[in-house]
Amino acid sequence: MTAPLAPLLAITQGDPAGIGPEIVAKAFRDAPEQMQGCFVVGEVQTMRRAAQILQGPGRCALPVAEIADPQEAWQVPPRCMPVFPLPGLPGPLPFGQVQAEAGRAAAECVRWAARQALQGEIAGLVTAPLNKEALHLAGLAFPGHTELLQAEAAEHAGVPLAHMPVRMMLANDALRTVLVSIHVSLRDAIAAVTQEQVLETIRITHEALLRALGRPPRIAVAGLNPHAGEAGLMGREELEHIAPAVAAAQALGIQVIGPEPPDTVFMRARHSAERPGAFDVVVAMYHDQGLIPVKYLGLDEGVNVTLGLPLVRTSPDHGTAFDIAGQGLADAASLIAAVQMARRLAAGQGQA
Ligand SMILES: NC(=O)C1=CN([C@@H]2O[C@H](COP(=O)(O)OP(=O)(O)OC[C@H]3O[C@@H](n4cnc5c(N)ncnc54)[C@H](O)[C@@H]3O)[C@@H](O)[C@H]2O)C=CC1
Ligand SMILES: NCC(=O)COP(=O)(O)O
Repeated sequence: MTAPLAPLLAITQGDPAGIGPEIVAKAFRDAPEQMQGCFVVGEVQTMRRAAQILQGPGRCALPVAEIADPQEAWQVPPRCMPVFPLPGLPGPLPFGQVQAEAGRAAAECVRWAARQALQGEIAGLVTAPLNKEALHLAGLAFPGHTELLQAEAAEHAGVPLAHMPVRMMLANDALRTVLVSIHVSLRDAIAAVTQEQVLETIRITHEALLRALGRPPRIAVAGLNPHAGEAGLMGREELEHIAPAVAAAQALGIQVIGPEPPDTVFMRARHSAERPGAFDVVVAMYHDQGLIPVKYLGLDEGVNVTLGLPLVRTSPDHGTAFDIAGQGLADAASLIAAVQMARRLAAGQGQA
């Protein structure tokens, strides 16, 4: 066997009822260079169905190669999809339906890939989207990949969950945001805005981007309330929790300011060719505060990165899109961007 060009990345198939398998197949068909050294972990017939969906007038079939060992991915030619089959996964399931079996299949692929990455067998994983309701129906106690991966990493390290703090970052070329809390209700998210949680988020953000950018990142912290509370007139979380967390981070030498008014901080951070962003990243107080600005710029290039894990994990910024699953319409650009970012992170070349 010839020497590998770059470390192997596992691509998990995602929920088989959603667009995951077809965007993975599309990426292998349309971005063969970027997909070199990647293999799919999933179920072969599900991935064959995804490849067939892409076939059409003027479109060649995408061959699928079943591999018995991930290393065989290096021998698979471009525009051919290597699939490492996990035993016990269900075959093709109906599209567009929330199903426990689909949730179980998606989760098993993620678990397997996480364990491979934690054992150093692969360089990282790129996860195709799973449906959180299906995951729940399958009896998994995790709302999403992030929490499942946190649990796997904590178990591998032999530490309690609290000692494996992780955060979600969403990034595109214009904007990066990192969230204080992730998959919780808005009520619980507000309760999670404590000095400790905000400081932990700033710390994780600083460490991850210091590694990725090769310099200390410029961090802005958003407020929670309108106008960052306007000196306590519209809420006191800024005075009681966020500002003390920012001061504590500054005392640690971290380049951070805030709390900044949330309605303008993302605009100020947004980077373009004409106007460089004022910050490298914005720490957002909850899921939608941070994700809407990035997704609003377009689902095609956003990447979800889990920070704080002892492994590389990226994902497209969108979900299972049951409304278009099985039609070959889904755009694979975000998945391809996630593969490129995972590759850079795994190689230690920065630019998250
Ligand atoms: N990383 C992951 O596993 C993620 C999973 N989800 C889950 O996915 C499920 C569905 O979530 P939704 O909120 O409906 O968001 P969604 O991202 O699946 O869909 C939102 C809209 O964007 C469109 N869309 C999404 N991806 C697209 C693509 N690649 N090409 C073209 N159009 C695309 C859909 O057709 C839909 O109109 C939920 O269970 C959610 O929790 C959501 C985000 C990320
Ligand atoms: N909105 C992003 C999202 O829900 C992805 O969650 P995860 O599966 O990456 O934890």
